[in-house]
Amino acid sequence: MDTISENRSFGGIQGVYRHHSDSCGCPMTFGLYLPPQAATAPVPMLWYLSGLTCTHENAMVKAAAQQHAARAGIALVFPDTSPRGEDVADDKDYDLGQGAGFYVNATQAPWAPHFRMWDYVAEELPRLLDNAFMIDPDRQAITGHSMGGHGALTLAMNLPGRFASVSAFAPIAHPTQSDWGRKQLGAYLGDDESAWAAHDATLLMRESGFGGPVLVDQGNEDQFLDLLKPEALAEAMAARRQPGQFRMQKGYDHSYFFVSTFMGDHVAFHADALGLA
Ligand SMILES: N[C@@H](CCC(=O)N[C@@H](CSC=O)C(=O)NCC(=O)O)C(=O)O
Repeated sequence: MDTISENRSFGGIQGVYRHHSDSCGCPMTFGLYLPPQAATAPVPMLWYLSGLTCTHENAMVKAAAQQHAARAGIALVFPDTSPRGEDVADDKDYDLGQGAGFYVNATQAPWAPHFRMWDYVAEELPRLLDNAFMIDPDRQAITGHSMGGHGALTLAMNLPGRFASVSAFAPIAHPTQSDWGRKQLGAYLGDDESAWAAHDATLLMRESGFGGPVLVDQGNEDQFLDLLKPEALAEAMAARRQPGQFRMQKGYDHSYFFVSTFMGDHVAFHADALGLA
């Protein structure tokens, strides 16, 4: 693993690292914020999964999460959103291919050789972090924005016991019924829609829900509301009586100004679930 950069931030270290990924078959870059508390003992970890067009960097520099993580004593992990490189398949559209991995293991050509973001985030990167950093693998939580909110919710509900809590900012909430979902799940997983269900937060919420608390924030001025379909997830949470909160935030759009506004609430929510508050 190569260190790309390390900068002091709120008493901790914001690092950027690159390593060869066996899952994705290419070099992958991630950001990791270690709070001051990691200097003396392993700390719990909050995953932040990013949205379409993002690299590891967008949230790292725009979500304003480090100050809250430093206060709580929690590490932040910022994975990339897809495999990348000249040998990696891509598409002319921003919402497919590089920058749009959708947190699935692709089974279809030309994506299958590299687009294995599920394995990367669920298996490979946690192992690497556990081996290389002062992280407590038994205390993890997960959040994300838009496509990353979809990733956070689907990972959390598919891996019971892994995450103490899950939250999401404007998640792609019902991808099997949205143009942000049908196109990508079809391309990566094929035409058999039964393979898509495990990657739809609304269907998973209806089917099983999540064993810990859930927090979802959504701006009511979000320019992508029709693609995100927040009402489907909110209805599924209510029908299941899922412990948690779905908050419709007046006047907020889809941008990182929205994410950074509520980041403190989300870190505090996860800190509480992780026993830090
Ligand atoms: N280019 C596209 C939209 C791109 C966009 O808004 N991406 C969001 C995530 S959308 C869902 O996953 C994002 O996080 N962008 C990065 C940022 O730093 O803001 C378009 O113009 O329609």
